[in-house]
Amino acid sequence: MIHGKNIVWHDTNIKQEDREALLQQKSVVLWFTGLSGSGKSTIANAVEKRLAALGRLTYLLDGDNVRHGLNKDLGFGVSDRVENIRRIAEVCKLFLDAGIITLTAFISPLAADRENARQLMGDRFIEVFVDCSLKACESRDPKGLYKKARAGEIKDFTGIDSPYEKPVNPEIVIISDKQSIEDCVDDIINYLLAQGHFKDVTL
Ligand SMILES: Nc1ncnc2c1ncn2[C@@H]1O[C@H](COP(=O)(O)OS(=O)(=O)O)[C@@H](OP(=O)(O)O)[C@H]1O
Ligand SMILES: Nc1ncnc2c1ncn2[C@@H]1O[C@H](COP(=O)(O)OP(=O)(O)O)[C@@H](O)[C@H]1O
Repeated sequence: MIHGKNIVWHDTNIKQEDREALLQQKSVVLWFTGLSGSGKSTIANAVEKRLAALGRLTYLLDGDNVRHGLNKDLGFGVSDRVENIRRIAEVCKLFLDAGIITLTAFISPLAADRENARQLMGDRFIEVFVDCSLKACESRDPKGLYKKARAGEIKDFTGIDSPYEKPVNPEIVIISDKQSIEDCVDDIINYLLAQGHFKDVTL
């Protein structure tokens, strides 16, 4: 482990509030969490599309995509999942500083890791629990992974032989096996508007 004892923090001339003023938005992280197949990517994509239509600058960090690059050295054992979420949380912190409305779609199964992310980002962290029964996720099985996990072809699969700890006090709960995608998007956009993250220019 390399420690930063000879590393000195550099202040920048342009700060988060300057970037936010340029973009006319308050940066925030919408942290989606839920089982594989619960709808994190689908809903986050739909929210991002709606935000773009409202003229907001956004960026979506998606589990599968980040694991193709930044986190391609990580697997699905507990310590690798912890490191996965730690790195993502640090990336989110940079995106917050950049003034961007950031969406993340990671299973992030462990409550302690989500809590660490929250600590790093303070009141800019919005936990969105995409609640969906294992049964419904498994019947959706958009990538055929549950079938493989049940057949023993994938080990440590979340919900099968690896834990998912439900959020206790998330800011937003989406029940994706009961609500339509559009309903879920409305709930999230309304939350952001109510919190004053940007103004609805279409009103
Ligand atoms: N063992 C195992 N368990 C869970 N998921 C698996 C596994 N192996 C591969 N996949 C695929 O990887 C995606 C989850 O990656 P994440 O980075 O979101 O996982 S985690 O937050 O570190 O738990 C997950 O994406 P989503 O289905 O979008 O959630 C799967 O497509
Ligand atoms: N209300 C809903 N919200 C989100 N996804 C839904 C909903 N109803 C059905 N689905 C379907 O469920 C699947 C969810 O897959 P995905 O978004 O990849 O989940 P995750 O990112 O959590 O693994 C998609 O095929 C999507 O079309």
